[in-house]
Amino acid sequence: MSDTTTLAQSPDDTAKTSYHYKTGNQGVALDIKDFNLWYGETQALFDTTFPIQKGLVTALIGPSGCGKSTLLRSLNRMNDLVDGLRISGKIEVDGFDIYGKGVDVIALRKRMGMVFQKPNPFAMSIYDNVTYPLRVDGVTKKSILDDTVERCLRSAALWDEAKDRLHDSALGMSGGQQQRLCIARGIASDPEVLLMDEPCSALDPIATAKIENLISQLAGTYTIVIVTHSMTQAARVSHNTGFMYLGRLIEYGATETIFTNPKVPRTNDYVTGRFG
Ligand SMILES: Nc1ncnc2c1ncn2[C@@H]1O[C@H](COP(=O)(O)OP(=O)(O)OP(=O)(O)O)[C@@H](O)[C@H]1O
Repeated sequence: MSDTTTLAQSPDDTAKTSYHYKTGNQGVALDIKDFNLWYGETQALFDTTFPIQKGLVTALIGPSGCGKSTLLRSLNRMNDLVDGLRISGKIEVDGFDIYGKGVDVIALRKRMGMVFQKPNPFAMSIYDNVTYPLRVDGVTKKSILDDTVERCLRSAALWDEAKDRLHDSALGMSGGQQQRLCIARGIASDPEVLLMDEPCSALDPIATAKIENLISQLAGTYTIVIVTHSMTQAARVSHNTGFMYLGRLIEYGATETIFTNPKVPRTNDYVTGRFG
């Protein structure tokens, strides 16, 4: 029997999620409960239930098209603008459902900074990029803006490289610097959660290592959810890992267990490279 046939016939696909995640000491940041999502007639997420632990790094892994980005974008309602989108279930933050009636989506997104695959600095100075979220909120006091720039660039491990060129265009920075700038901008509005969608996929190994170090430094202060195609990256930076397959969360557990002793055969097949 070929591997493909074995995989296709595995009973794991519809089985309940296997859980063995780490709990931090700060509680739950996002509680996802029986979450389903449809793009038009096509269901992309099925009965997804798991608690994202505050202050920890959670990696979402799985083969292309399994729903990782869809799930990530659901956490700050980035999918809202997609035509024909429908959901059921709940995603709770501090006990309130982010899809509930009367939720202020703009305020919600401020609590969830987002970093994309490709660095997307705005065509303005480094300083203006970092202060953008504050200026949108009407903050004009120079001392507050200056302090924010220094604090956020330091947190994003970019201060030393940027402090003498704060008023130069952000577009003149390297790709790795631009991505750290986007992280600095992402934390300027003091979010609780940072959502990262393959943040290193456009970067070289040195820039990738810097972002990975940064993720480890930011954990604790922030809850981080990262979608990655790199299993070594997930293993290096995350505390918990969710393995997704065909829109289902197959296993959600402590990262070292997922990569060394997963509980579900399909997770094992994926992390050992039998498919992907
Ligand atoms: N805006 C959209 N409209 C319709 N279908 C979509 C949309 N976005 C994603 N999908 C579909 O939903 C499913 C999950 O896609 P998603 O991008 O979430 O997967 P992924 O695991 O992040 O994939 P990749 O690793 O390739 O980025 C796929 O079948 C995809 O084609």
